[in-house]
Amino acid sequence: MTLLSFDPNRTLDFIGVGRLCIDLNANEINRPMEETRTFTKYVGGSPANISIGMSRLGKKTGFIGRVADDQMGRFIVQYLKENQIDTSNVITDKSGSVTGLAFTEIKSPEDCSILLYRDNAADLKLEPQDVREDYIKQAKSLLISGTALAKSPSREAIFLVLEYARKHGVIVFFDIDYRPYTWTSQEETAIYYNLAAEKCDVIIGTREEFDMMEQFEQRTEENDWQTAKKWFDYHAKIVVIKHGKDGSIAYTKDGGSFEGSTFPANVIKTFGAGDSYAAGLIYGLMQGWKLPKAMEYGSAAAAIVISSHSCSDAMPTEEQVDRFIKKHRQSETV
Ligand SMILES: Nc1ncnc2c1ncn2[C@@H]1O[C@H](COP(=O)(O)OP(=O)(O)OP(=O)(O)O)[C@@H](O)[C@H]1O
Ligand SMILES: O=C(O)C[C@@H](O)[C@H](O)C(=O)CO
Repeated sequence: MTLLSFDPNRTLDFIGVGRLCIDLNANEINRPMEETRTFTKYVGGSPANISIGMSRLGKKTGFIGRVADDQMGRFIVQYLKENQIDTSNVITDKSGSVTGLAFTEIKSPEDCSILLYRDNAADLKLEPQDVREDYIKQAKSLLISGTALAKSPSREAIFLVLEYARKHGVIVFFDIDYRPYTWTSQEETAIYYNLAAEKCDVIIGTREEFDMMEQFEQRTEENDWQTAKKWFDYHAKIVVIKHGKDGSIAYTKDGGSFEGSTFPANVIKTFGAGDSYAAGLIYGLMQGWKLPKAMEYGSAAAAIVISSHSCSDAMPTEEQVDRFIKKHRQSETV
């Protein structure tokens, strides 16, 4: 049974929607940010990272979003272009908004945190009028991330994206991407996440993110299968629950379940794992691979990115992922 049918006649493989921001990753690592003096600037924002990952993996990629009318906004657009991402639907916001900043603290490889400066962020100024039906219907798939639901008008724009995607048979990937700092209440968050998830084909999140979505449900136990099967009553075909270094598990509407393992990594920082995993997984599914192989690709991409200082810059090519997996297999046979 083919779970996901990607229309081969579409001109775009993938469209990312939402947050385009800047990562400022501490250069002096393995210490608190209070002791950090310098940072390296990268393009960031979970949907941006995933889109860059998809493009690096050879997929024809577009983006729908807003950037600030400043040097950071121009830096982001230029970087997307350099990575062969169509920016015809990336709008420069003229309302005086600013670029969201993500300062990353790397206290240790396992103890990392992100300080987000997101007041008046341009990405949340995305409006329904920015969402073009004729653009969306060109795509085989698209990705929304939950943070774009945090505020109006971005919230309404996302629901219009979902309406057009459903109308034109565009496969929708929903990366939950829960960032508490962007929301006013957990209740509001759960309501909007659930409303969006009902319209999506593939839902990807961590155990904690799904727990947030399920806060109104009287669950006797934390159960990945219980989490997944709820969404098969809606539009979902695949639900993926990520468990950090313990790997991931995927459930399918036709009753399948698949555990994803991890690759050994020389971890510099843990963040970026989710975005690179999503890029590798989505790429694999678009290649027509079975879930275990697609999950393996995602895990390999994640291991590569968490072994690097950046997220977007480190998103691997097909050749890099293939070489990484081959090298790991050879080391296993020695
Ligand atoms: N320490 C690790 N070593 C190897 N692989 C890892 C490690 N941490 C995460 N991964 C891989 O990345 C995938 C996603 O990681 P995780 O569950 O942390 O998602 P996330 O919380 O969304 O990530 P992020 O920290 O980027 O927000 C995991 O399922 C696993 O395959
Ligand atoms: O998504 C964000 O706002 C933060 C990202 O830019 C950062 O690269 C990260 O946390 C990736 O997981």
